[in-house]
Order: sequence, then C-alpha cells, then structure tokens
Amino acid sequence: MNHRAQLEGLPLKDLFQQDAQRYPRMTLEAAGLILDYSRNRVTDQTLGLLADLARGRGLPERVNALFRGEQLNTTEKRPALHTALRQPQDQPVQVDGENIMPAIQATLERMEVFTNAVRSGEWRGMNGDTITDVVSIGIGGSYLGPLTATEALTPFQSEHPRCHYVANVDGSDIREALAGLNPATTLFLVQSKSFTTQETLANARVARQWFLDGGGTETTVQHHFAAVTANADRARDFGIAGDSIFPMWDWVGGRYSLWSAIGLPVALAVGMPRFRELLAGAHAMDQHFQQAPPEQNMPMLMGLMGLWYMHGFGAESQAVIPYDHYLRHLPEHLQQLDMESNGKSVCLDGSPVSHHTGPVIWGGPGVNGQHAYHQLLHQGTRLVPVDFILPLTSHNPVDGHHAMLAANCLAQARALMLGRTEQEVRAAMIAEGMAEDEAQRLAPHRAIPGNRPSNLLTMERLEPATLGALIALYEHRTFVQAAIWRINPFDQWGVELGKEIGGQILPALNGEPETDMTFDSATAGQIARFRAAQGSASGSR
Ligand SMILES: O=P(O)(O)OC[C@H]1O[C@](O)(CO)[C@@H](O)[C@@H]1O
Repeated sequence: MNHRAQLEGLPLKDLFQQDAQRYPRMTLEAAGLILDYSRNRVTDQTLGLLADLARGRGLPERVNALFRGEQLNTTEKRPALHTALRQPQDQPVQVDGENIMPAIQATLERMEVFTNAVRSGEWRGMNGDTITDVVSIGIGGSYLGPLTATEALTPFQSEHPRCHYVANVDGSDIREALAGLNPATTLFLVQSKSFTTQETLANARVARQWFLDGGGTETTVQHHFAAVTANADRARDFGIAGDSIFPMWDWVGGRYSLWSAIGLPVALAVGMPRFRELLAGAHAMDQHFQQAPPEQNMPMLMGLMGLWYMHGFGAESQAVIPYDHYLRHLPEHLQQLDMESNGKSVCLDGSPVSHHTGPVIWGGPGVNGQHAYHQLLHQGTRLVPVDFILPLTSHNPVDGHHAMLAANCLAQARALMLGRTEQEVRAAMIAEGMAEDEAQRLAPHRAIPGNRPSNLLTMERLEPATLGALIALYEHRTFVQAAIWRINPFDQWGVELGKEIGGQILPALNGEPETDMTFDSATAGQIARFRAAQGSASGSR
C-alpha cells in the first residue's frame, strides 16, 4: 500500500488522539511567525518523504542559487534578487561582475531623504503648502504589494500623508481616488518598472491633467510627481524631474518589488524606520529559508505540503484566510505572487510539465468568509487546504472582539479537521427530541466529512517586521514549488498576448478608420455593440 493510501485510513482526529505530542512537534517558529501545521494530513513519515523529495530535487542548492544571484529567470536571462533588497549592506551580491549593494543602499537613502521631506512638511507643493495626500499610480506588482503593506500597517501610519492607490484603467478608479483631493497638496507617485504599462500611463496622464486643471503648471509638476522605474528616460519624457525618479532594476520582478523603491508609498505612510523594519523582517525569513533543513524550514514545509495536496489528493486551490482586518488585501497580493509566478505549463528546458502546477490562490478576511464560502470548505466535494493567519493581539482591542475573532479562527480549523459523522449527528438530534425517522432523513445533510487540512500561522502582533516575514514566507513558498516542478517562477509571458490583442482592439473600439484588423465574429460583434452604445450614450447626453 502506498503512503497516501495508508493515510486514508488515518483521519486527522485519530492522529491527534494517538499522539499527545503532535501539536508541539508540528509547530515551528521563525522570524516572529509561528506555524502550526499539526492539522495537515501528514505523519512524520510523510514529512520525511517530502524532505527527501526536496533534497532529491536539489531544493537547497536552488535556494543558494537564488540568493547568490544566479540567472534563474532563464527566459529573460536575469537573476531574481528581491532578497538582496532586504539584506545588510556588508554582504556583497554580484550581478554581471558588479556589487549591487551600494546601489540598493543609495536608493534606500534617497527614499529616506524624500520620505522625511514629505512627512516633515519640508517638501512643499506649488503654493507652498505641505503634502497631505499621496496617490500611487501603478498596477500588478507595482500596486498589490504596496497596497497590502500600507493597509496592513494602518496602525503605524501618521495622519499625513494619506495614501491612495489607483490601478485600474477604469475612469471610476481614478475619479474616486481624486475626489476630494486638493491638487496643491497632492503628490503623485507613478510606479512602473517598465514605464510602458498602458493602464498606468493612462492614469498618470489623467492625474497630470487634473493637476494642471487645478492650477498647476508644467514647472510645478516637478513638486507633485515622482516616479519609481527601471526606465528613467521615459519618466523624464513624462516630465518628472531626475531627482524625483527612483530606480528599479531588471533583477527585481514586479510581484517581488515591494522591497524596492516600489515600497515608497508604504515608507511615506509609516516612515522610513518602519519600512526598514519591514525589510529586516523579510531578511530574517530569508535567513531561515537559507539555513534551516527542509524538515524545519517554514517555507519549505508549506510548499511541500501544498504539493502533497495537489499531487496526492487532487487539490486545485489554496485558500488564505487572514483573521485580521488589516491583512484583508493579502490574498490579492498572494494571488499575483503565486499565480503569475507558477501558472506555467512547461519546465525550464521547455518540455511540457506532466502534472498540474500553481494552485488557484483565493481567500479573504475571516470571519466574513465563514458566512460566505466556508460552507464549501466544510461540506463541498473539493479538498481545499487553508492557511489561517491570526495575530495573537489586536491593535484595536474593542470590547472582547479579539477573543471572538480568535475563537472563530480556531473553531474553523478544528471543525474542518473533526467534521461530524452521520451517527453523531443522528444521536444529537434524537437527544434533542427529534423523531428517529426525521433524524435519519436529515443526518446525511448535516454530517460533515472533516479530515480537511489547514495551517495556522500566528504572530504576537502584526507589525512591520512580522509583515515582512509573512510576505517573504509566501514568496519562498512559491519558489519551493517552482523548484520542485522545475518551472521558471520569474517570467510571465502569458500576460503578453492579452496586452497585444488589447492594442489591436482599442483602435477598433475608438472607430479609427485605419484599423484593418479582421476579428473573429464574437469580437467583431462586441466591438460593434460597444460602438453603438457609445453612440447612443453621446446622443442621450
Ligand atoms: O511595473 P510595470 O512595468 O508597470 O508592470 C506592472 C505589472 O504588469 C505585469 O507585467 C503583468 O501584469 C506584472 O508582472 C507587473 O507587476
């Protein structure tokens, strides 16, 4: 009998009954985070087999290669050095024979000067006013990481500047963001590694026009626009002063760029010392990832158990459910991080993979989800492994709320694990006075299979360092799975085709006469429908 089949006969609740030490043994602490992985369908033997798999696949060597800056992004011939952005200056990292640490430190220092100037009120707007609001314009990795971190660190934010985010090329997004803002006291950060992203440039142009319409001039644009980009020439062409352009580098992937100057809105919101704590927390997780053996390595264990569920039990998704209001954007960030990284069908050598790759990542804040999708987690036909995340203390200890929140979180993990048999349900209903035949009829509906796995990640308090460690943990978890599958987690060619076709459709929607593209009948039909709607909308205005 194979190991997976053996586990079928060993439900989680029995594993707990047989072994009083299961919880302490399957609890691991690193970088301020505590992972309780005892409610997973694993035994010591499973974990040993998974660790053997990791070693057999050369995972520890791949991790060292990542940190050394080897060109792991083989299709774009680049290293992926987000870890260098958060490591101490005295440890050199070479890219093309050059130590990149001085450039990273110089950028952090420039961020510090800029952040201090804006936060202290020394940086003045066009009329000599201090900056009250910062609007970050960017999308994908130039948006989700900073948004997640800014929200997560709300308790550490000063009153000013307030941070706003615009990502979507939907007029409603920017219109809502600008409503109520004063052009004289607003600073825009145009965040784009490439400075070619259509959505970001379209929003930046609207912001610029809004500023000019609000009394700004081509000269005072300099006081109100800064950029973070690896393409400084294009930012300068947009009219942003060289002093206000912060660099990024080819060796930082968009979805791993929170730690670079893309984190500037976070630094503006919480101050540079807090931003440095975020980096330090991520670095602590990096060290753990590099140094701990697979059996005691948090990102490796999480990544390997994820593989176990996908390949052993057919799991297609992974839920991430933070029981913390301030972490409500984390699932969105992890969605991009994991799905843009590991949504791949070929191995590093170009051959097709022989199995599924990245799971669908989804989730939302607990307790809200309990009243929405948890029903499927408990009684649906699919196995969905869950990561619960719970800070042990609250920034807002309102009237016993935090104990209620924690009770719900622990209850979900326990209920998923225990379930309730038909027999138990029937006996309980009869004990409450229900007629036997009615209890018999209802029992299958009310029985809950249980044996559903979850991790519980806790931390003393959600603060910059623990947040840094948490996000780095998921970055490395993603890397672990990619390394075992031998896929490239650092490119994203799949998003290009949509961008290209969007570029062909836009002129047709705008009715540009030179459009000679022929489209399939569905696309052509929808273009005609869209154009007709614009015609009738302009007629009715
Ligand atoms: O920072 P940029 O170059 O504007 O790119 C934004 C995002 O677009 C993508 O290339 C594709 O969605 C992401 O990887 C990236 O984070």
